[in-house]
Amino acid sequence: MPAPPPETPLPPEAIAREHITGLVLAGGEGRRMGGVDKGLQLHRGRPLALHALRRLQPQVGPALLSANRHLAAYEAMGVPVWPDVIDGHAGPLAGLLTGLTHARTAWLVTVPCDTPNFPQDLVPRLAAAALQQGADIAMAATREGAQPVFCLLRTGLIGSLRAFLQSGERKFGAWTARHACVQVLFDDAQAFFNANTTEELAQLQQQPPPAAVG
Ligand SMILES: Nc1nc2c(ncn2[C@@H]2O[C@H](COP(=O)(O)OP(=O)(O)OP(=O)(O)O)[C@@H](O)[C@H]2O)c(=O)[nH]1
Ligand SMILES: [Mg+2]
Repeated sequence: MPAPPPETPLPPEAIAREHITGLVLAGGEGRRMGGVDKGLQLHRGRPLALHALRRLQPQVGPALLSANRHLAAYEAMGVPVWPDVIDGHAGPLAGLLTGLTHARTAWLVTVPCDTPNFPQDLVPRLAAAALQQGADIAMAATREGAQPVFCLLRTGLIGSLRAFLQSGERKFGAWTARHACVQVLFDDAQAFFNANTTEELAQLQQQPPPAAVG
C-alpha cells in the first residue's frame, strides 16, 4: 500500500556552504579612482579585496579571486587568483565567466572588491531564496535597486554566459534577465556602500567598523 502523503510538504534542503564557490571580483580598471588597482587600496590598514575575501570566506566553501594586475599581491591573500579568460576588460561578467571556468562546485557567488561591509548573511539568504523559488540566479537588492554584482548562480550557466559575451554583450543585468532570477531584498543599504572614487574610499572610514571581520 502506498504511504499517505505527508500533511505538510518538506522544506527544501539548504544549499550547503561547501557547494558554493565564493568569487571576489577585483579585475576592473578603477577608472573613477584614477586607474588604480582598486582591490589593493587600503581601508583600515588592509587591502579592500582582502576585506571582501575575509567577509565572504565564512559564508562559502572554496574561494577565488578575479584580478588582472598585480597578481602576486592578490596571491598573497591565500586563495587562487585568476586573470580574465577573455581579453579587453569586458567588465564584471568577464570576471564571472573566469570564476565559472575554475569553479568545481554546483553554485558560485560573486562579490565586488570595493564593498567591505556587505551583509554577513548575504550568501545563506541568496541560497535560501534560490532554492525556495527554484531560481538559477539570486541577486541582492536594496530599496534603491538591484546590486547585480552580489549574485549567486548555478555554475551550469557557463555556456550561456560564454555565448552572451562572445556575441559582444556586456551588461550584467541583461544576461541575468535571460534566466530564472530572483532578487533578495536587504534592508541595510549602507552595507552595500561601495568605493568608486577616492572620496568614497575616505567616506568608508567614517562608517562604524563591522561587527566581526576575520
Ligand atoms: N574580472 C573583472 N572584474 C571587473 C572588470 N570590470 C570591473 N570588474 C569588477 O567588477 C566590480 C564592479 O566594478 P566597478 O565598481 O565599476 O569597478 P571598476 O570597473 O574597477 O571601476 P571603474 O573603472 O571606475 O568603473 C569591481 O569589483 C571590479 O573589480 C573586468 O573587466 N574584469
Ligand atoms: Mg566599472
